[in-house]
Amino acid sequence: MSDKLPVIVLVGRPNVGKSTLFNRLTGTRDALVADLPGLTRDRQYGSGVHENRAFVVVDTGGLMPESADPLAALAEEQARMALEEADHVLFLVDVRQGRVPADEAIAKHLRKLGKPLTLVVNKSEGRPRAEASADFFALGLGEPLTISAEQGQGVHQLLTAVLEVLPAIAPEPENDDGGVRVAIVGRPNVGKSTLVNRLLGEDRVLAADHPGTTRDAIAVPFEYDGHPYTLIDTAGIRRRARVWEAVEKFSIVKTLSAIERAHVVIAVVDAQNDIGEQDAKLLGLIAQRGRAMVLAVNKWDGLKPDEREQVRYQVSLKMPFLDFAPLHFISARHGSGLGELMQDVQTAYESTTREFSTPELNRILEAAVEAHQPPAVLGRRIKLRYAHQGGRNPPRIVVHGNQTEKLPESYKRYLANQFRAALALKGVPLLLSFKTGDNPYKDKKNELTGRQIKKKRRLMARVKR
Ligand SMILES: Nc1nc2c(ncn2[C@@H]2O[C@H](COP(=O)(O)OP(=O)(O)OP(=O)(O)O)[C@@H](O)[C@H]2O)c(=O)[nH]1
Ligand SMILES: Nc1nc2c(ncn2[C@@H]2O[C@H](COP(=O)(O)OP(=O)(O)OP(=O)(O)O)[C@@H](O)[C@H]2O)c(=O)[nH]1
Repeated sequence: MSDKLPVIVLVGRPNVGKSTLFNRLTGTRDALVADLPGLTRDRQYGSGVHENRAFVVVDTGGLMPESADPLAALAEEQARMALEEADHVLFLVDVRQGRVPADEAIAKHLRKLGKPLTLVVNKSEGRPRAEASADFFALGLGEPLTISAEQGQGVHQLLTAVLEVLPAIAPEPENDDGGVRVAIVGRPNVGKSTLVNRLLGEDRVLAADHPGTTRDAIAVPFEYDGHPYTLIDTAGIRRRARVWEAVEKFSIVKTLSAIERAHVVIAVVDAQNDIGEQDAKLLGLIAQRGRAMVLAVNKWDGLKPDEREQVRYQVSLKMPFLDFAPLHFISARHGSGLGELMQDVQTAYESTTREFSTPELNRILEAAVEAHQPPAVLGRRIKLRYAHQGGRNPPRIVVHGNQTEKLPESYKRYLANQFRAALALKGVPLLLSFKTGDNPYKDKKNELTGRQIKKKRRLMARVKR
């Protein structure tokens, strides 16, 4: 068991299908999300789930180190770190192009790296397995697996094979008494350590700073305003307490692992520095995972009124998910705003772990449909019949009906908003999924009744005449 999510890293020449596979591996969750307008997807990092096991996928994009673009430097740095952190490397090649010299060069690099690796022959649709893989045995990386990233063939088997041999992240106990599991995430230097110190008190951070990375050491229990919490993944923070040790590098994999284990994520941004794309991407990763979140705009002290106005404007412009994530302006240094922040962490926790009663959900659905009918498709009205809860953390509601696959996004959003408001959810994305009814008999009966009614009306009309 591990505290870190297993990391699967995609490498390969340009155009072999890395981003297509990336989307397939990370996309499953998006299909459910109706409530995340403004989701900025990171093209490089994503989380995925396969048979209840969460993992991180990294698309290294340009693995070859000769990138000339200085803006790509941070991405390069992250890609190299990802390769270091990789638990498994998927080396993609393109069956249509066959084995080319650049593949040989990457193979050589990967052999030196010595990480567990699977050679994946992509674009193999319509080809017998033996034929597709024949050319690539010569890379000396063992037996290739053949897939079609575009059509999905072989992807399930690939994931099963890879995850089987990887350590699983330890599942969090459902009912431990450690209270709300909180992760504090944000770019370097936004003030995470300062905030943690404020919440825990200096002594506690040092107390947690024992060598050896047992799980308990990196989940630190604390109390705030009489509520119990557990702080997840203080690894970076512990290191910091030992001044002689190098400051830990910002790691997206660690951040994703902390998000995975948390009930509520406090996303910290820095009011005294540009709030921008990196921050928005981080929020995207939290939301994509369906985690409850509270936004903290830190370093609010020492700003003049017009500067505050400017920051408020920037935040409203650049931060996605403000329609569900509560926003707080705080000073970790002075401790201001923390009480309200933690109150919303509690509320978000309650929202994300709550159980809804089925009659309650059905009442809300009925009222929503009555106030605003779903549209008709080709003359047939989309019907939404009943709802039930499909899961917690994040809350998921399943709505049954017919032709639900034809529901427009705008209507899904409308429904999500109705549920959100009626259930008073705060700080958490709501996942809605739709199922088209599997009771065709019932549908037919309804249609028949409809026809019968019309027939009756015609008869009545005749009688009147
Ligand atoms: N026929 C076929 N085409 C595919 C498959 N997977 C990807 N492609 C196509 O191959 C092209 C390149 O795919 P990408 O996923 O962008 O490749 P990439 O490796 O991410 O490329 P870079 O971003 O340049 O590194 C696209 O036109 C895809 O539609 C597949 O399984 N079969
Ligand atoms: N003015 C002001 N400065 C702050 C505040 N919080 C943190 N800082 C300063 O910002 C700098 C970075 O704070 P840290 O807490 O180390 O930031 P971090 O996010 O943990 O940084 P990394 O460990 O690099 O990820 C330090 O110099 C802090 O003193 C605040 O509320 N107001």
